Amino acid sequence: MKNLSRKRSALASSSRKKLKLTHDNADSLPWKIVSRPVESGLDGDDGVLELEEVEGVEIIYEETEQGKVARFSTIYVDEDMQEEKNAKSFEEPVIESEDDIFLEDTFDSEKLLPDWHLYRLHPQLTKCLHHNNFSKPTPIQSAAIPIALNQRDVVGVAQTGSGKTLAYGLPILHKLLLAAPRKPSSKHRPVQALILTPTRELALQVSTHLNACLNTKTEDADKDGIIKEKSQGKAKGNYNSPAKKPPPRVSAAAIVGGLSAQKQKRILDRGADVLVATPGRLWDILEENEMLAAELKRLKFLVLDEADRMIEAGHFAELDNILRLTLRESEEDQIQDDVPFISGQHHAGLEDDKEKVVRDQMQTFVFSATLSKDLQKNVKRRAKLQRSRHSKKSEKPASTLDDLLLRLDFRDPEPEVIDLSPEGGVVSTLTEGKIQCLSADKDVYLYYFFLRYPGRSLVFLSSIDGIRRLSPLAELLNIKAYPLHSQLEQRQRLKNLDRFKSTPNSILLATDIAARGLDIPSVDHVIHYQIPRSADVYIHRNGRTARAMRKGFSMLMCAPDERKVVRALLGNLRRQENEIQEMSIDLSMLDKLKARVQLARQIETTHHKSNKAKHERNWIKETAEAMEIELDSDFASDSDGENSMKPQRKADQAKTAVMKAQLKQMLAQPLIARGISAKYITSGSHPIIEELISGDYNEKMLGVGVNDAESDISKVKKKKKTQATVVKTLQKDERDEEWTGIAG
Ligand SMILES: Nc1ncnc2c1ncn2[C@@H]1O[C@H](COP(=O)(O)OP(=O)(O)OP(=O)(O)O)[C@@H](O)[C@H]1O
Repeated sequence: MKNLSRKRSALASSSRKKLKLTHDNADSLPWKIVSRPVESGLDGDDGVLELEEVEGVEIIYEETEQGKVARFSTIYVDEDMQEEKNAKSFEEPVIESEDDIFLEDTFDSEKLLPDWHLYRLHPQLTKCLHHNNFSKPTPIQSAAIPIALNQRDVVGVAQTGSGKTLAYGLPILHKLLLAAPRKPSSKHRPVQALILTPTRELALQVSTHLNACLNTKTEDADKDGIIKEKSQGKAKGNYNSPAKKPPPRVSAAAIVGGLSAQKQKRILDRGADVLVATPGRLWDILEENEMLAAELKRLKFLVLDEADRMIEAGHFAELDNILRLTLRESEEDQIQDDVPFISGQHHAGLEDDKEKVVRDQMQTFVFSATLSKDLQKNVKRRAKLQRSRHSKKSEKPASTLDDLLLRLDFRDPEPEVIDLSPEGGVVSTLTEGKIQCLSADKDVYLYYFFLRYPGRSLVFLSSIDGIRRLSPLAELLNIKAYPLHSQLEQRQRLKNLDRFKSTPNSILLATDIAARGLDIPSVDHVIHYQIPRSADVYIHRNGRTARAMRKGFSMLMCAPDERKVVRALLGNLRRQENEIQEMSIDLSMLDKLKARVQLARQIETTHHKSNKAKHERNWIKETAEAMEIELDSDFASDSDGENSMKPQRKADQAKTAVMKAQLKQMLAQPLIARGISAKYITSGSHPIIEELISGDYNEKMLGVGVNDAESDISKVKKKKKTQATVVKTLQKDERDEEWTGIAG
């Protein structure tokens, strides 16, 4: 019954998001044929002809008199209806009222935000900053914003979670807002700023972040007493009629893979002042959309967010093609002469475009937490390199990223390079720890960590297979774990991300698609279940916690054969392996957990084996039918293989049921630390009566205390810190404190 009510509440919140629910049986669900995933081992001569999947389905277990019954709820997101509404509201003519002007004019940024005032940002932006309690610019914002406002190009490197999005976003929005008409029209908007990001999630996040800065009127009105009074009257009548929402002065939208075709079309028809996109999808569109290609030739701002990742993501060709649209003519000729065009690519429909537009005004911003020092120097030497390409044709750029930067047509003869990356890549509010254990024991240690240090944990694995193995295991152990990887449908990816964001005690099991840029509030721990493949990935993964001066913890799980890689990885960051402290583990507790994990694994293996046998049998039948082959009479007469497989399946099911009951019993047993007496809570070597009375205890593990992982490690770390490092840290902390105010 517990399960049912949990699902119900989830569905209730879904319905607020305009979801429709219908109950179905398994056969009537909207199954879709999908290609066979390579890493599942189903891509070769495995005999599987077709795989089907279904999405948007919640399974609800209902307790009935006959026992537990699974029911399926299909969720239809009524996106179209919603989109239609929004589109209409966008087209509604709006006459600016005095209230709008009042709202802008009354915001006293000098008084309310003295640290931002000197930039003289558009009031709409300062109101947003005020609303978000961003009382001071972060160091990268202080360094980049004045330069960007001054028409300069910027290459910015700063630690993860340090506010790079607004470092480039605010100058862009400021300039667009200043240039925007006071009475915005609902006509098509040409793209003026293009922001390219490596992943879909990051693109959506950046566009949401920028839109939040552009739509602050009502929120701000709520916060500021005087404004509230003035704007309330106007807002009242409009609350239930979103159709009257005026078009924004400046709009931002994201175009990423996985968007519904209608939504994409609507965004493109409507246009956006700021377009945030992943290179792959954008180039697909550009090949057919000449109008958009022409707009990109007149861009005012170009941003490469996480530039170094973009070239790794396998979209270099698309990225390069997009960048070509932003070149001035002379540059375009030069690069076409010098560098052979990426084979197989062509400018469909773009070559014919003879429009000669002088594009001297475009500003370029390149941001990341990890751009090598060499590369930064190369940006400075860029003009020289560019010239030398003519004289020494054989000279190749040092790296693909160098090559990428060479392909950028900075209008600024000397782009400003701002490097605020911390030494060794470690953010000052991050504590690192490690667990050295056998690969086979990582599941138990992970389980231990999760129970010992409850919170929101982002677990990174290097393979999708690993995620598929861990997900059911976590479910059996009553842990809320959500997968995130490239083979999930986009809608499922976002849904899982949302669930993780809204569930305080949960795990996101992710591949490195979640390593960059994602700004998930309150990730307490980042766990490297498998070693990252490079130092940069280590930095970016860690950067999902300890953001915006909050505390965070990262834990490296290191098997003996991974130590070499860890040493090399830290060596790249000019760090030693022993700088990362080992976590102390309560081994008696670990033994108890081992039994649970082993049982959960057995359940999963039996279940998997039984399912596999069924699938194999179905496959043989379907293949035979498709090839019009007659099967062995025993096999053929045994419809569905029920007869021959039934005893085995029944045996497996019985075995699974027994094991599940055992596991349930195990999970119901309290885990008690050594030296604690559960019977006599006031005695024993460590009486826990006081903890119980105060309510300050770990309910999953009695007697271990409630301290967090950071404080456990910090105790050891502090003792070992040398005088020199203390001085260094102090200086850095002082710098960081300059912009905080939200630490905690
Ligand atoms: N001036 C500010 N004061 C306080 N918080 C801020 C400020 N500017 C941005 N933030 C917040 O800091 C968080 C991190 O910002 P952002 O995502 O831009 O970081 P980032 O540097 O791009 O990180 P990453 O390198 O991981 O992509 C966000 O939640 C953002 O809202």
